[in-house]
Amino acid sequence: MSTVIEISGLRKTFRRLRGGAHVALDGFDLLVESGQIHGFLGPNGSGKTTTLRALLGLVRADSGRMTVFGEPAPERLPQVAGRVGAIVESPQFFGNFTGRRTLRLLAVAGGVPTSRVDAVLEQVGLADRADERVRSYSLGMKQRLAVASALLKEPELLILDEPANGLDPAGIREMRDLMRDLAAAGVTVLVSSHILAEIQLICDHVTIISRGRRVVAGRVDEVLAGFDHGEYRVRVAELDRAAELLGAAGLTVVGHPDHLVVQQVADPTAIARTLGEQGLWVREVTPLTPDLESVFLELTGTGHRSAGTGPEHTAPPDRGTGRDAGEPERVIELGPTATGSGEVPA
Ligand SMILES: Nc1ncnc2c1ncn2[C@@H]1O[C@H](COP(=O)(O)OP(=O)(O)OP(=O)(O)O)[C@@H](O)[C@H]1O
Repeated sequence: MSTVIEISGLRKTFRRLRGGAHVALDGFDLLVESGQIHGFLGPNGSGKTTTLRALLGLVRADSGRMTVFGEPAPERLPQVAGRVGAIVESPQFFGNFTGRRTLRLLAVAGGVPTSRVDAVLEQVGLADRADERVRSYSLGMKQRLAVASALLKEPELLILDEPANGLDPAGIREMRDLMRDLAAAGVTVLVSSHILAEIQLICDHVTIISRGRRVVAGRVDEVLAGFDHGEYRVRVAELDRAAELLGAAGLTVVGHPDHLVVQQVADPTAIARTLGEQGLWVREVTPLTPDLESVFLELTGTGHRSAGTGPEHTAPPDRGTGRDAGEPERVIELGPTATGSGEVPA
């Protein structure tokens, strides 16, 4: 595995005509390694597009270090441009041209053999609609045409900014399948999105940004495991009595109208045993495993628990820069909404 994109300490302040300076990126870090489908996740306005634009030289960063395939970006990006496909600003296509003609023109302009056109049309699933005018395409088809244009030069790295934006569920599914196919073909994909479920389904790695700072990064399964608080939903008759018994057994219980949530449970059989011994028969004990949405809400400060206050967060020994090569990243940097910072437990 090798480093494909590395960003450290990226800062960007926009000067606004009214209202002074606005810090869009506040020391942001990102590491993408080869073979990853890396989700770049953050709420609206958190700095995703600004990061990608800075990386590609479309906006000048104030400070920070960026490399793409080891080359300083954006200064030496031309050296690796042939290996990178990016769709950061929605490309505008001529509605009167067919998809095939559009790609042929782009291939010629980019010095790519036009024989690639059929291959990319096939790859994005547009082959049977290639001779129709672009104006008749759905939004999802236009997005796929955009991806096709980025694939013409057979990039090793594909950067997509919000590819699922505005797509209906079928379009999102098509885009997801396409990204999976690309990854299976060995393309490293960096995809920004604010659609959490999509990122969880598509990506193997994730970086979450909030207010211009990285708040968590790592393998999706490890990030989720780090936020597993050992919570179980318990359904049983006589909720009050059950809560009392579980509390007396040393468990932390939160009551809800029709169920209990038992927290920090090491051994879930203890729940059924404790209640069963007193004649209370449990109807359901379900682990409340976190999804990316709950992690996201927790880290961006809109969830039920503030990041940094839970027992899983301890003082950070570093900020994620001193890890061994190849070791999955597990360092959390808490955003401005949080009160501290720490590491996700393994
Ligand atoms: N050219 C600009 N001038 C002034 N402010 C800007 C400019 N571009 C971005 N910003 C501000 O920088 C912040 C980050 O914007 P950015 O577009 O990077 O966020 P984002 O995470 O991509 O959001 P979204 O998901 O809505 O696209 C926002 O507050 C935005 O208003």
